Amino acid sequence: MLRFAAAPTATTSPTSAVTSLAHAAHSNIFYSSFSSLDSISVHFSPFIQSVSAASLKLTSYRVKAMADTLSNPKLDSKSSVAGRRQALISLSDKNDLALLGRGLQDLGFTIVSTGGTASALESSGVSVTKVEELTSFPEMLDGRVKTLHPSVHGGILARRDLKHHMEALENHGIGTFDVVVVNLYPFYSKVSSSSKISFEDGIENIDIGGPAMIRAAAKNHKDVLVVVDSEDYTALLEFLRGTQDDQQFRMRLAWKAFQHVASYDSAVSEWLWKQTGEDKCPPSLTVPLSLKSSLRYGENPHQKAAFYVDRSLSEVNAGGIATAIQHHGKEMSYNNYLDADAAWNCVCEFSKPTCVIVKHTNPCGVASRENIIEAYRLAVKADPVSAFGGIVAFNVEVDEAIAKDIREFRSPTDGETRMFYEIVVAPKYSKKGLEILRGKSKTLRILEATKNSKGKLSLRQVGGGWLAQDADDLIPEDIQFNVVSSKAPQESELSDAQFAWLCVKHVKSNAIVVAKNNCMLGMGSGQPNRLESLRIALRKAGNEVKGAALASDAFFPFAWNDAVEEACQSGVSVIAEPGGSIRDADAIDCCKKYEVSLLFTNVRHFRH
Ligand SMILES: NC(=O)c1ncn([C@@H]2O[C@H](COP(=O)(O)O)[C@@H](O)[C@H]2O)c1NC=O
Repeated sequence: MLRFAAAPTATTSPTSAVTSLAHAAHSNIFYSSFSSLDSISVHFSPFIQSVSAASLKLTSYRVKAMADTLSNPKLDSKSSVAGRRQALISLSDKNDLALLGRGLQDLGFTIVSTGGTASALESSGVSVTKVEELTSFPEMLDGRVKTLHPSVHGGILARRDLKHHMEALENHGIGTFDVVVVNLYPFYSKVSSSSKISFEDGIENIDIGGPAMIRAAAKNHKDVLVVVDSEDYTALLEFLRGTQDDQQFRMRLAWKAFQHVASYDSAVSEWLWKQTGEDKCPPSLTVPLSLKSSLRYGENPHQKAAFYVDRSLSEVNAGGIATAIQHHGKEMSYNNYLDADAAWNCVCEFSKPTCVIVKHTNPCGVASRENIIEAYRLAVKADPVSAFGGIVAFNVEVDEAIAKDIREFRSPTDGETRMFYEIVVAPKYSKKGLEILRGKSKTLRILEATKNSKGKLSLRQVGGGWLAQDADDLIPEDIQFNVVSSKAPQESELSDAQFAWLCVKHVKSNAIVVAKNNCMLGMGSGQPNRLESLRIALRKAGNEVKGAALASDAFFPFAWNDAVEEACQSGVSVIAEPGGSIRDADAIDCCKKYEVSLLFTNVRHFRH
């Protein structure tokens, strides 16, 4: 049954319509253009009155387009098969479009484009055929359907090496595409922009036709070059100017195309999951990552490594070390990233001007002072041996004065050796401060980072899977320090305990921190038993332990003749721990005996 017939309109007479259709049917284009349109049936008079005005307009358009198609030498169905190459360009981001269009035109390509892209090409003096002319359909449904048509997808997907594929194209008057250049609706920037976008606008910014073309071209990369990134235009043109084919080049473009669509879809699904209002971890997760840099090696020289930036919507403007600017120094290594991240995460949690020094992801020196030079010196003093070769982080601007101190300060261990660091990280540098630090050493990496945002999902790899959890965002202000001992802490002791608490959260378990007057005095980290961590922390604090606060990331399983009693005997005046042990009563009794304040936080800060 004939599913579609032209209706007479003001612009198309029945006779010319019939002539056009007969012509179209003869050339086989008729079938390829109209065969799928069961829903729009238009009949000749006397039923003409029942046809809606919209259908008539559309019909008229199609018949006209058909006639244009037939008289358009650029769309000769055999042209591309016979050697005339066609490129399909459909771009939301029209950056460098003129360069691409002119380049392809100079190479003799026939260019087919969607509406906005075609107009932009025409205004750059590039001659172009609109996709509508090819499909004999107007772009419709507000652009939801433009290129979703066999005349487009047949021309992309046909295998040139299969006779029946090429015959099918020929039978239906479809020309092949050799090049497909598409970039997608800017969904990512729209939904992540600071101005709130409505749900409906978000939906309309999901590109459908673009990914379909990209996927089709990437699948058929053996014969179709697919480009999704304006950075690749020059390479594409150079390739086309050359005489050698290169399947590797084609395959790389195809890989990039699939990766591009996968990242795009992951942003769409991430956004949709958020719209559902669910606050559980999603049942499945795709994380788009893009290479920031290839690293010289991983944790050790025999391990290959790279650093990727997380392009999830939740990471847009989320700050952190991945987006830090490196002003100076040797390239960042795998371990540098880990350590810089640990130092930056820690220092960002303090509200007062603070310096944190990290070694192997553990803060070994932390101090807060109005005078940042003082804070820096105290942070070094906490453990000068560990601080040597460490990462120094500040939560305030590095100006000339502090930069000079970082350059000149000598190790408190011998008073002679100038301190050496791998990295300095800060939110800001004064011009002079940066200049001075640059002069400290060629290798010193100087990073400028923005503060991490809270409320993020943290992911970590284990064999065969990933663990996901909320980031540990709690700070002392968010929690209660409940006094469970007979002696209540003085205000300064409570403040010391809160400072120690914030530090201990960033130390690897089992973690113990001794602190006083906004300064870390000692820490024990990563020991498989808490008592050992405690002993290390107390030893580092030395005589200064008297009257200090001690924080433990998790409860003490034993008190008498164990960690709590040793802590009390050392002279600390207050202990902060989560509580929750079956021997909590022992810890309380022990603190009573030694007249030490004991605070239960009911919050644990394991860091494995
Ligand atoms: N619906 C379709 O058939 C369709 N085909 C191509 N697009 C997109 O339209 C954009 C280009 O549109 P224009 O050339 O009109 O500015 C491209 O980002 C392309 O990915 C489409 N739009 C959305 O799905």
